Amino acid sequence: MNAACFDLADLVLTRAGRTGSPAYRLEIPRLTVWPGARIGLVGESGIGKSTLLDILALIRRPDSLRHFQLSGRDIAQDLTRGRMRRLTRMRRRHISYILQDGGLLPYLSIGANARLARRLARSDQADGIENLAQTLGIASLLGKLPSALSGGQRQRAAVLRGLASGAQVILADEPTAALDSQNAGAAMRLLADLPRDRAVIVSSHQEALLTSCGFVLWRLVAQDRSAVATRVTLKIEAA
Ligand SMILES: Nc1ncnc2c1ncn2[C@@H]1O[C@H](COP(=O)(O)OP(=O)(O)OP(=O)(O)O)[C@@H](O)[C@H]1O
Repeated sequence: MNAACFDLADLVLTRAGRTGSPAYRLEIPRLTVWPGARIGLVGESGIGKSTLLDILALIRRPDSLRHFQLSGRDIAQDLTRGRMRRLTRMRRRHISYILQDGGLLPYLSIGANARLARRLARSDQADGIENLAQTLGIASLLGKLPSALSGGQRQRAAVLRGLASGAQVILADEPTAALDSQNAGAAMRLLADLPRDRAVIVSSHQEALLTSCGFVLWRLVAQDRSAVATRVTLKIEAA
């Protein structure tokens, strides 16, 4: 059997409270993501969806953890010791992170952004960039710079670039937030229909869309909330 894409245990991330806002503590006792998983990360605004995606993308270091495996590799020590070069290499090889604001290189066209992502990942993924762009409704925009696109078009371009890399793990932070319902449906179905050897974790407030596309909901919830601190954990809902 293939290794889990993610397998982690007893992870804690804290943030000190600022004036007027409580301290924040995210506790993940156990989290395992298998190839083929379709996970919708949900929860109220500010609960920590982006924070958890950043942790899984190896961008944000937790305060403590007992165990962290990415695609069968134990990277707990790399994380606790902040070995950024090794973590960057692991991220490039295994993970594609579709950011809320697009994160596209402003001086490259949409098509060139996608081709660069594919080259950097050394991907031999069969699905062409043009086919993906067609499904996302942005095929005619491949020659344009990100600055010439609307917010929703940029968001679809970010999805295109994320998928072009062919990474085994796709993380996407609210990839359909700026889209009308038709384009949101097309983008979410594209993510859901990726080959079954890929794992997809998408944060979103559009729970009905997630479930209609076959995503299992993982909900971040506050276990304790007071004026000084909020303690958050993850609840996995039945499929
Ligand atoms: N860079 C930061 N510095 C300090 N606090 C932060 C930072 N980023 C997020 N937070 C806080 O951490 C908590 C989790 O934020 P996060 O952005 O992960 O939530 P979210 O569930 O993704 O929210 P939304 O649905 O609004 O995008 C919030 O209390 C937020 O205010």
